[in-house]
Amino acid sequence: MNSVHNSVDNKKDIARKQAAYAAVEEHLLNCQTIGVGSGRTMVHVIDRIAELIRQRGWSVRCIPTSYQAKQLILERGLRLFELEHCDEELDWSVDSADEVDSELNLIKGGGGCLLQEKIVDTAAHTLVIVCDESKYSVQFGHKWKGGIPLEVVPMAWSLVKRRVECQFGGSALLRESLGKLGPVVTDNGNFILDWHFDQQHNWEARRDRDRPVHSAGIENLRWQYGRLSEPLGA
Ligand SMILES: O=C[C@H](O)[C@H](O)[C@H](O)COP(=O)(O)O
Repeated sequence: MNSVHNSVDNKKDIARKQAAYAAVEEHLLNCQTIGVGSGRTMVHVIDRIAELIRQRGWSVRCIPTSYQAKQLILERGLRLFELEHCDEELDWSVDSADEVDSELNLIKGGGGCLLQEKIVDTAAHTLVIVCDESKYSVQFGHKWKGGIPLEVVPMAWSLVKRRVECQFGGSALLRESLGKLGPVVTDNGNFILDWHFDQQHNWEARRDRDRPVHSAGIENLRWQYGRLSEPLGA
């Protein structure tokens, strides 16, 4: 049983790596400022960025979207840059997703990194999302079963939970930590609610009507979904 799981994981990782390498080779140029996303896929992305920069003697400024991204940038000897010191639009940002549906809607934040991703990714001219085939879904929420992650200020989590459940149905569950007792605490000191929505949700109607809805305490602004301009996958 374990060897079956290992071989599936291996195949997924090979697909992730192929997609990551293709994305970097297509978009990376000398003297760019780029956003660097978080997650397993990003390990391959950063590896390829580091290789190309070394081979070509390029200089590229990398703005992290999480503590993990920052560590990877430093470990691979890339040039770390901070968003607060950046006075122009980023050339592009590269990230992964937990699910991409047929209309290119994304679910992100499964790994607990979402607020900084959203800030950095939306500061870029182009957002390139790198996904292996296992992330593609015909209908929103059919592949990723973890719900839509919402980053919330700790004192507001039960308020936000009630509001989300009352207004939109489903259940918003406080994400528990596996490594310590209590909730997951994000890089920003916040909690995460995973909103398990009703599969019959009318997303088209919601998209416009609920866009301006902000609930006090939700830090990632809206549901953690956004539209892609270009899909890239293996
Ligand atoms: O919270 C994490 C980020 O949103 C990731 O981009 C997302 O979870 C996908 O990560 P992975 O490449 O590990 O599947």
